[in-house]
Amino acid sequence: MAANNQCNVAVIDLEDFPGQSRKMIEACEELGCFRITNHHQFLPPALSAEMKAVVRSLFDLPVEIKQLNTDVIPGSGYMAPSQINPHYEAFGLYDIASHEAVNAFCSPLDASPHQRETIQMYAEAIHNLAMHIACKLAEGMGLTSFSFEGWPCQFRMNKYNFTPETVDSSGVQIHTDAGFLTILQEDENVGGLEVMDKAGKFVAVEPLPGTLLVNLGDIAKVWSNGRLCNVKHRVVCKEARTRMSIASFLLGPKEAKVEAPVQLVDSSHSRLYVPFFYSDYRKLRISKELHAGEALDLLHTNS
Ligand SMILES: O=C(O)CCC(=O)C(=O)O
Ligand SMILES: [Fe+2]
Repeated sequence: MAANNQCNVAVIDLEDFPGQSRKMIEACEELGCFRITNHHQFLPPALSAEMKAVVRSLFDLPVEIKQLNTDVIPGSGYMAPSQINPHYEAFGLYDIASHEAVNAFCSPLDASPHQRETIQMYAEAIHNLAMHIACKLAEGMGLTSFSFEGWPCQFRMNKYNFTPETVDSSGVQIHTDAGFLTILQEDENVGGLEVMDKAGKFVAVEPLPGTLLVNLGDIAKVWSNGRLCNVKHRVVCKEARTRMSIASFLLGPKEAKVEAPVQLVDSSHSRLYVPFFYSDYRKLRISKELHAGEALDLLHTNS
């Protein structure tokens, strides 16, 4: 089941802009994902490592405590192993830029002051980083003053309980991320992520130390009027080791509708999608069980 081919994901140096702009946009048009390096002024390596240690200890809590991480928006809370993804569990934290939201996540889990502080610092760092990358993407598309103000971020902390029996089986099903972009802190030791290339083939994305992976989601496709690719991906169990990752999603605007800015719409690029609210789109994806971007087909201007 696992993909044989390894994928060459473009590595973008965050300190080399606008130099890297074109390369980043090309990677987004071609594959819908890229790696970043030189991001340490936003997220120091020690903070990533500490956050991972905190997440690991949260997963060790009894299941009845983990279930106290309840939904704030549909699907944002704890996900226990299920029939579809039996080896997978996840915590979620909606709106990481809000101190109240971080506290509301930490309190039921009885997080220690140190754990709270780590989550808070990581949340702040990754939120700033996500906003920075989003602005670089907008600039790369020729939009120098586009603002992502009011676009909330969400965490999903993933754990894959892989065993000898689960090798070659699915860790997480094929999906696209619903939001604009995702910053993924991968498990530095255990691979298993696969992305779909332009030809429709799954290719393995192995972790690369010192980098973070950025995936584009459905909202990036809509916002860019179809230019940027919402990458389909999945996780496959490759070896009998526990795997953990931390995904940080920059979602869509909370109050405004999602739509391509006028600069990206013209006579040869007519508007592809009807403007919609991100929250409605989430509900549509969930209710129709369309997790790999197919729900966008229901929002075409000519559908
Ligand atoms: O664990 C991974 O590598 C990917 C996780 C993922 O795709 C997600 O959380 O949306
Ligand atoms: Fe994902």
